[in-house]
Amino acid sequence: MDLKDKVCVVTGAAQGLGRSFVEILLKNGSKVALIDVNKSLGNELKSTLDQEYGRDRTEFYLADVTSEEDFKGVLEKIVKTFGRIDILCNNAGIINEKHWEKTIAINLGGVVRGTYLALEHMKKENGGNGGVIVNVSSMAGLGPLPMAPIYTATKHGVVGFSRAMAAVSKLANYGVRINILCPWFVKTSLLSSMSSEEHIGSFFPLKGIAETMMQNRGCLEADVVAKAFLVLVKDESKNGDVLMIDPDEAVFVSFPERAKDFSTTPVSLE
Ligand SMILES: NC(=O)C1=CN([C@@H]2O[C@H](COP(=O)(O)OP(=O)(O)OC[C@H]3O[C@@H](n4cnc5c(N)ncnc54)[C@H](O)[C@@H]3O)[C@@H](O)[C@H]2O)C=CC1
Ligand SMILES: CC/C=C\C[C@H](O)C(=O)/C=C/C=C/C=C\C=C\[C@@H](O)C/C=C\CCC(=O)O
Repeated sequence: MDLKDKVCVVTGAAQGLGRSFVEILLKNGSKVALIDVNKSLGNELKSTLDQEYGRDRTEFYLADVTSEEDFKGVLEKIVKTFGRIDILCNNAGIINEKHWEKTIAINLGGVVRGTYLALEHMKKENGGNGGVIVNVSSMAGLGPLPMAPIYTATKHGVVGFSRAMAAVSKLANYGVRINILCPWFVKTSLLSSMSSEEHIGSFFPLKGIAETMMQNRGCLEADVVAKAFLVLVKDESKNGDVLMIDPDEAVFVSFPERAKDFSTTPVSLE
């Protein structure tokens, strides 16, 4: 996919991985709609990007991905302003094991909402131009992080939902690819929140597991993860694909075709 003049939408765009995704899309010639619930950081980033890329390459939209009214309204404004949506990155996410309903609402609910709402504008049966949706999961979407069971559940949900929706899109000829990004620990403010009991709650005593993992293997920089993100955007052969990136490599994850293809251990029910 050539990114020149493509219209992209990134949630959680104001900082961290979302900001890196915005920047790599701009560097590749796209226009980007920034969605975030943090008004000050969003406006600050918009001002910075205006100076580097010009005022017409980005717009910032204040919205909460847990709000159907917010998210629907903002996508309608984006289509009105930019004329279309070619690329969506559902990136917004938090870690909070105490307020776990909020974590589910943002990390999984926000991805579901963004995927469904954007498909209404993107799918060819609605007169859309097709395109690609990249949903940001985590390596915690592929294996359990004991200090964050709810976060783990939401990220597993993003993988399962996105792979299923990729199959729907293929079967229904939406013309929209849906892929999943699973990064290792990345140096952002979200990662810093792992060090606070406020965010991890009763699992706080287990945070040492994550710290040991990072001591042993390091942390990723957001701009490196953005290169992996770009692979999922540009490679038109990828739909329903899961790209995992850790400090050593970026690899596509293989899954069994069917649940029964998992390696299994027979159990007698007699
Ligand atoms: N930092 C890490 O170690 C890793 C992060 N991830 C995932 O990457 C994504 C981005 O994470 P980071 O950049 O690290 O986080 P971050 O905390 O640096 O940035 C997240 C952004 O999302 C925004 N946001 C939060 N809730 C929102 C809502 N309800 N509506 C709209 N915007 C909202 C925040 O205001 C913030 O600007 C998340 O989905 C996270 O789970 C995945 C693997 C590793
Ligand atoms: C507490 C969560 C901290 C940060 C969240 C961050 O956003 C994130 O998503 C980081 C994910 C990193 C995951 C890295 C590896 C995950 C591997 C899984 O397969 C679980 C493997 C081992 C579990 C820990 C252990 O028992 O060794």
